[in-house]
Amino acid sequence: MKLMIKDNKQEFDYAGAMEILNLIKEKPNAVIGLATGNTPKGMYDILGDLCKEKQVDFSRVTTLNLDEYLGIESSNSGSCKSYLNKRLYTKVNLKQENIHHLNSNPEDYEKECCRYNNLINDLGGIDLLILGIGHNGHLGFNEPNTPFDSMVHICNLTDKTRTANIWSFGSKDKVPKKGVSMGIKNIMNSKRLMLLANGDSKSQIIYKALKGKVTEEVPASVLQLHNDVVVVLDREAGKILLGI
Ligand SMILES: N[C@@H]1[C@@H](O)[C@H](O)[C@@H](COP(=O)(O)O)O[C@@H]1O
Repeated sequence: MKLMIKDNKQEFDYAGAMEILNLIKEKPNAVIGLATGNTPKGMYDILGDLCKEKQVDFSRVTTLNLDEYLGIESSNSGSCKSYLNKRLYTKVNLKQENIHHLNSNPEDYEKECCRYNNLINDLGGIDLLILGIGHNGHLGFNEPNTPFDSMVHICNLTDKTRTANIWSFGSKDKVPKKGVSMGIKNIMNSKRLMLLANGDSKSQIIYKALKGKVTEEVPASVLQLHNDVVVVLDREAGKILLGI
């Protein structure tokens, strides 16, 4: 596990963006999995700027999103698709046909999970998957006690997760109760993982996930078993880990 603890938010955002830029330089047709949430916003902004300055070229890159809310139109401003559209797709030169999404309103939920599992396979797997972490240790929408062998699946969102995501929807009653997410096994099958966490409120769960027992009760603890993980933190998120 490679651990980077950055002094401030700007350096944190930049470090994440550099990992992506370096991968694309190494492999211009990389397949990249994308998390949403507050954490990677600044990183996506930097990638937009770098692309404008022609320092990174997304023209052969393929993207897949990690998770999505269910039961809303994809045009809903709270959807993960709308988030990524606003923050990344409209800012970089990704080709439309290389942008893949979980459908937030499929006719058949099970078929949608199968389609996405097959898609990941057909694309040859994920080269780099960007991950955030929930306060309860969730990855994507894999809440505590999700089996480590789970593939793309329908998830019931915990009250805590729904509360943490009010910012996307404006009020709690508008936050969907279900989501669809790559499973823990899809995450672990990705060739490289990048976990991002910033802020004091993530310090405890970061410590528990990276130094605690590997258990389904803390989904992110599974990352200890992956052989190519980059963890990017700011000092606040890393403070218990650093013992400060
Ligand atoms: N489903 C998302 C995850 O994909 C995200 O990584 C995580 C952390 O979110 P944030 O970065 O806002 O703390 O929780 C959300 O519920």
